[in-house]
Amino acid sequence: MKLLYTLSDSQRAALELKPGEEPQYCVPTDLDYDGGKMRVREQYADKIWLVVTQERFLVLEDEKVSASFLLDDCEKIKCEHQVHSGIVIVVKKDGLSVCAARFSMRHIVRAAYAVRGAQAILTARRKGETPERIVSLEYEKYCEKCGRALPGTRKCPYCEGKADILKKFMSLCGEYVGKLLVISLIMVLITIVNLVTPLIQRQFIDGVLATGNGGWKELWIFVGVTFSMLVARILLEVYRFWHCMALGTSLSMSMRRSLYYKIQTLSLSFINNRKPGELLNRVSQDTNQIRRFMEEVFGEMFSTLLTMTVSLVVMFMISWKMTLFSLVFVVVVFVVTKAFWHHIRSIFHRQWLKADDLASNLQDIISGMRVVKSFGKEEKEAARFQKKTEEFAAINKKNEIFWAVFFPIVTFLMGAGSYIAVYFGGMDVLNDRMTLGELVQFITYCGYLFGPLSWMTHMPRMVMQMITSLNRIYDVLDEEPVIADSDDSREFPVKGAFTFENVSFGYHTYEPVLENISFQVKPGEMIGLVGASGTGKSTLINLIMRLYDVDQGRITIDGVDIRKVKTESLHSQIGVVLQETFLFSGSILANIRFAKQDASLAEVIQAAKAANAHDFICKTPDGYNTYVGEHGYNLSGGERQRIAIARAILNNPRLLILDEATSALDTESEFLIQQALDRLVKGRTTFAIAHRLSTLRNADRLVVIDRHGVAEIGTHNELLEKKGIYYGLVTAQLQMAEGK
Ligand SMILES: Nc1ncnc2c1ncn2[C@@H]1O[C@H](COP(=O)(O)OP(=O)(O)OP(=O)(O)O)[C@@H](O)[C@H]1O
Repeated sequence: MKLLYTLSDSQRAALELKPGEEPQYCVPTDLDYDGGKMRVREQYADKIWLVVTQERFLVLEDEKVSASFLLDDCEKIKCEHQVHSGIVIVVKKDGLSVCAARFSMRHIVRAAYAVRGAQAILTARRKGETPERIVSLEYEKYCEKCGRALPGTRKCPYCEGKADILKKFMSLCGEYVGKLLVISLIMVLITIVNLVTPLIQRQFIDGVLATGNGGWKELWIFVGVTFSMLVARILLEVYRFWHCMALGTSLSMSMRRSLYYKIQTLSLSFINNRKPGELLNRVSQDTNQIRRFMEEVFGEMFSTLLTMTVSLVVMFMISWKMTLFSLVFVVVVFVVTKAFWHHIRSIFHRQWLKADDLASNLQDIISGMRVVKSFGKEEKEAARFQKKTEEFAAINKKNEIFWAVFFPIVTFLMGAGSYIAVYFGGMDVLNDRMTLGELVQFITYCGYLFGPLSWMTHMPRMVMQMITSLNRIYDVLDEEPVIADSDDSREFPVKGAFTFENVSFGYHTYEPVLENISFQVKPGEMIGLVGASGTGKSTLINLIMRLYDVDQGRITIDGVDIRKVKTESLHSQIGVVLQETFLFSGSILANIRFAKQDASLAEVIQAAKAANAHDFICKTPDGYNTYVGEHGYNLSGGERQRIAIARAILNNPRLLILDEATSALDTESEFLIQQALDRLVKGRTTFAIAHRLSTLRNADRLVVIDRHGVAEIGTHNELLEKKGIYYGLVTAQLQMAEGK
């Protein structure tokens, strides 16, 4: 995302920059603060700019500075999220807070980055250091060229889309050069057979029928040759279809594989920002669309184009006048099709969006069937689905009606010209300016030209469907994972010493969840994370697992920045047990082995015993081969949780993360799990979250998170003595327990 826009000379003049002072961040916004009321600037003209220089934070309206703050006079500059808008607040050293700018949600992310830049300069000036350069990897929301909202892609499909996408597709096809050459050869043969037939007809009519120079023998030869050519053409077409089908299947399979692999490597933030059905559709439906295109259109398209081109040339050679007559309406058809091109494109895009929505809804409901049933909402959900199906059907119907009207009109216009040509051709034959054989040959070539032309009117539709699918596929394939290994990333066996240095993070730039978190963890230490709901405990764990990267500061592991540790190496050394246990449909054995595919049965049993799961597994009908059902629903919550613990420790990880691992369990399950966990945390650096504070009694230290930061840190007894937040939480839980 661009954070330094260029101002015009007059705007720069208005800033009254001192020598050496330059805008470091300069971003557009769209609302101004006018006597307490927001006023939308004319047509969101982006006439207000937030400018951050090495010394000042300025708001530039039109060509006037409406607010200017010396960074050295400011305590803090922050961006806040309000209902449907955002604001910049400048907290001055004298304690006064000023609302410096307002903007709509369209600009909030960019403004938040600029403000972060201002804050970085402010802090660095205070410490006499060089300020950290703030960059944004986030997507632009709007196309700079056309102003359209970008559909979650880096490139605008309208401004940069088609040629680029087709080029990529061609390079993918390049892998199948052999198949393409065979298809091209067959296409040329089909074209030759097609084009030679009318020539033979002409020879027969003019040389045999019209002159009477021949008899049964010539007739038999003519029928024999033309019939053989028909058979040859059919065989060639079957062969071509077979090759096109093989090419389509290989291409779609390769795309499906790449998509699936890419989705696995993409960051959680990308996956979370998309509906699951949307990604599912891209892997299944869009790749299928490519297969269908290659099978049904690709081969046909090129041999047809070749036949049409050669037919046109021969028609011109027979009679250029008749050819021009026959082409009169084709021009009209091209103009009409071109005029509708954008409409065709947009209606298909809408159809796809609705299909995504439908698939997502279906997936949501089927995976959440237990909730739907337990709330008795089957009918309501069925009605909701019905509504979405109807919406999809309505768009589908609209598209089909469009084609049902468009196609016959185009076909009619295409054919109309050939009747004029036949009329004038007939006149030429009657006046001996043309032979009958030539007219028949011309009419046959006319058929070759106009017959496929009406099929070709379907082409925009088919090509558009393919381009839309390709766009959606490459949208995922071109995505760069935000969390990726750099060239200097390395793998090493971790000991488990963690340092959090001024760590700040927010899922949105304008909404910090954690701010300036600093603490250290020794190898093998068990840290209990405590705090009210929504304070950011799970977020801290997400950062430790590097599912997200910190916005500011750093987390080190054994002194190495976590961003410099190979993600695969890091994840293979972390065992995770989450509150929401996710088991894959399959056997208990496969689920435990998920952490280490090559684990022996003995290792699996050892892990299951350590997780107090072995006994219950042995009582199931098929032991370790028992099928756990969809999401493991054939097992109880406690059983699922114990399998998850066995899975987490199978790899003997150095780090253990327990996010509410014992919540929502009955006393016996909780006891069994707690017993297993107490055994497992020994010697491993452990981060554990639990709302039931008694479960953290074995933690070496507790970190209390409140108001985006670390509020208290210490052992259970130390924190009780302090009588702070932790003390409050413990006494509240005791009172609740006694109240029961
Ligand atoms: N993927 C996400 N996208 C945007 N915001 C999120 C996301 N996940 C969490 N948040 C927000 O971040 C804040 C902290 O959430 P987090 O889950 O870390 O809290 P928590 O302390 O673990 O809460 P709890 O104890 O209830 O599990 C919450 O305000 C939440 O709404």
